[in-house]
Amino acid sequence: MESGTPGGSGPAEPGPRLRGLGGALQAAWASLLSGAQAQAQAEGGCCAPAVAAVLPAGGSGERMGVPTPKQFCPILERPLISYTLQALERVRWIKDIVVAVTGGNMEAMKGIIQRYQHKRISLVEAGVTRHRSIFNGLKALAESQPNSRLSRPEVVIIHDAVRPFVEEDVLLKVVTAAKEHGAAGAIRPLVSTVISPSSDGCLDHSLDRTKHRASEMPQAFLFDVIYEAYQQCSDYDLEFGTECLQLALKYCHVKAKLVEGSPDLWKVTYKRDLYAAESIIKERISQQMCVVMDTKEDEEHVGRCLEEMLKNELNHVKVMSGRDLQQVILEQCYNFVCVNVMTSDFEKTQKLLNVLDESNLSILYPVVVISVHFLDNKSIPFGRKMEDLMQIKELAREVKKRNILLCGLLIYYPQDEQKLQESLRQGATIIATLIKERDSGLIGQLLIA
Ligand SMILES: Nc1ccn([C@@H]2O[C@H](COP(=O)(O)OP(=O)(O)OP(=O)(O)O)[C@@H](O)[C@H]2O)c(=O)n1
Ligand SMILES: O=C(CO)[C@H](O)[C@H](O)COP(=O)(O)O
Repeated sequence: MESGTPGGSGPAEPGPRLRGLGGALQAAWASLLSGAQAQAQAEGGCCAPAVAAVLPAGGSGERMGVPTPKQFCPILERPLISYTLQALERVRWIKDIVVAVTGGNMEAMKGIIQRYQHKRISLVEAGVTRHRSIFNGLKALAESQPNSRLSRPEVVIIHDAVRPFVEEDVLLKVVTAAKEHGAAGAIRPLVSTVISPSSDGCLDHSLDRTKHRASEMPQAFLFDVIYEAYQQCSDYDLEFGTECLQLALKYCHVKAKLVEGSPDLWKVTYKRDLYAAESIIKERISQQMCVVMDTKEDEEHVGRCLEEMLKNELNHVKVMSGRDLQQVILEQCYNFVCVNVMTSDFEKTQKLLNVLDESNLSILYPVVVISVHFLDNKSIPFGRKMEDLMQIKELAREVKKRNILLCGLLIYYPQDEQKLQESLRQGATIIATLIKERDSGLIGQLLIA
C-alpha cells in the first residue's frame, strides 16, 4: 500500500505496530472511501477522506503531583507529549495534528516540535478545561484562517496528549467506524468494579462489571457532528464533562460505535504511570541489536560464539550482522555491539559512532553502543590494554551529548574453550542488561566479564 494511505505510514517504529494492514482492515479502509473517492483512487487520484487530529495538552496534571504538567515530563529525557506526537505523525493519512497548550507552555511546545522534528503540527491555545481545549482545537480546524495551513477535515480524531502508545490499527478502526456511525471510541474492560456510594459514605449499589466498559482514547467523529455538539453544548458540559462521545449523543443524537482497544491505551495520570511508560518504551527499543564485527577468521569464531550467547540472553531479539550498517539504521535498531577481538583501540567503535552521528538515529531514542574488547594477556599486557581502554570515558562523554550511551566491556579470553564459553556467557548477560536497562549511570564505564 502506498505511503499517504492507511497502512503506508513511515519507517519502522519500535514496538508492536502495523506493518501493512491485514485484509480486514484494508477492507475497512476501502469501505471508508465514498464511491467517488474510491473511483478517484482507482484512477490513481485522491484517496482517503481528510482526517485531522486534535490533542488536548493544556492540563496541569494535578494527580501526578509534580510541578511539571505530565505531558512535559521526561521519559528517557524526552517529553511524554513527543512520544504521542510521534505515534500520530507516523500515520501519514492524518493530515493535520492540532495541539492545545496553555499560553505559558506555548514556547516550550514550539521547542519540542523543533528539537524532535515533529511535522504537521499546529498549536492552539488551551482552555481551562479539557472540553474547552478540545473545542479550541476544533475551532481552528473549522475556521481556517487565510494564513493557516489547516482545513476542515471530514473526520477528526480526538486523542489525549498523555496516551503515548496509540497504534495505527486502532486509529484506523475508530476513523472507519466514525465514518459509518458518526462517532466511535476505544473501550477497555473494567479492571475494578464501579460502585455508587450513598451520601453517608456507605455502599448504595454496585454496577454489573460485565455490562460496563472503560472509555479510553482515541475517539473519532465526523467533523460536522462533533463540532455541532461542542457549539450546542452547555457551559456545564464544557466545565464538568469528561466524555466527548456523550456530547455527540446528547446534542447530535449520534450513538458512537465502541471499538475494543489494547491495554496500552491507558492514560498517564499518576507518577507510577510514568515509570510504566518508561518500561514499555525501553522494552520496545530493546527488541533488536546489531552486532558489528570483522569477518577475519580469528575474530569470527569468538564473535559468532558471542552472537549465539546473545541470542540466548535476549529472547526474540534479532541479531544482525553489522556489514550493512545503513540498512540496520534504516530499520531503526537502537542497540549496537561493536566486537574488537584483536585491538584495544576504538577505531572500529569510532567508525560506528560516526555512522550513527550522521544518521540522526539518536534524536528520538538513546542509542546504546557497547564496545567489546578481549583480554588474552598475550598480545598486549593487561596494564597497557587497560590504559588504552580507559579512553572510553572521554569518548562516552562526547557522544552522550548526541544521546548515544557508550559503555565498554572487557571479556576475558582464555585458551581453554570451556572457560572462554563461560566468559562469553557472562559478557552476553552484561550486554543484555545494559541494553534493557539503558542506565545512564553506566555510561563510560568499562565492565569486565
Ligand atoms: N484544561 C485542560 C485540562 C486537560 N487537558 C488535557 O486533557 C488530557 C486528559 O486530561 P487529564 O488526564 O485529566 O489531564 P490533567 O487535567 O492535566 O490531569 P489532572 O486531572 O490530574 O490535573 C491531557 O492531555 C490534558 O493535558 C487540556 O487540554 N486542557
Ligand atoms: O478517557 C476519557 C474518555 O473520554 C478521557 O480521556 C477522560 O474522560 C478525561 O477525563 P479527565 O480529564 O477527567 O481525566
